[in-house]
Amino acid sequence: MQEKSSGFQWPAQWTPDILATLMFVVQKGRILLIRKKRGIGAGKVNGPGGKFEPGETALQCVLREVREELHIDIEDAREMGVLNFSFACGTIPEIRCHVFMATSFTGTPTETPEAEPFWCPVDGIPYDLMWQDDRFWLPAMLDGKRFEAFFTFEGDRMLEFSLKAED
Ligand SMILES: Nc1[nH]c(=O)nc2c1ncn2[C@H]1C[C@H](O)[C@@H](COP(=O)(O)OP(=O)(O)OP(=O)(O)O)O1
Repeated sequence: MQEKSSGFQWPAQWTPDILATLMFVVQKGRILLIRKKRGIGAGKVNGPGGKFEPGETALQCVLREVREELHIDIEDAREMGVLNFSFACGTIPEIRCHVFMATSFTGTPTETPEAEPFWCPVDGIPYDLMWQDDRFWLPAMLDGKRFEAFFTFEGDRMLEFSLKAED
């Protein structure tokens, strides 16, 4: 396990307000991303995903969110890591996000009121258009490493990070 941090102590006592998911489909050297059209992080590039509904598991949530946002059905979702986000401003809830990868799906990625999908080369991911934490963990995940991380934000500016990833 590799550990990196900004000197920040992983908080022992922290409970999220909401549970959420993200999905990254990788196929033939390309990754399926979205421009998020509404909700937390509207305007940013991210994977599809969203909040748990009552009684859902992380897997059920991510499959439903991807179906709702892009009209595709993922066939081989696997959970790769967990992201914990604490927002200093108090207007965005504390979020725990389960991150999945997949390589196979049915249907055609389709724009919806929530998301505009696009394919991007895995070596050309537009980190400047994404949440600032993504460049810390997404490359490790794309190398097949499982991870857990904690990030603090003020608005959409990242303040501190602590990342544990497989060697
Ligand atoms: N710092 C961050 N880095 C990141 O990569 N994704 C983040 C993030 N902060 C939030 N997210 C993502 C995780 C999750 O998929 C999403 C949660 O935002 P929302 O609550 O707006 O979701 P949705 O718009 O899908 O809501 P619902 O459809 O109502 O569930 O935002």
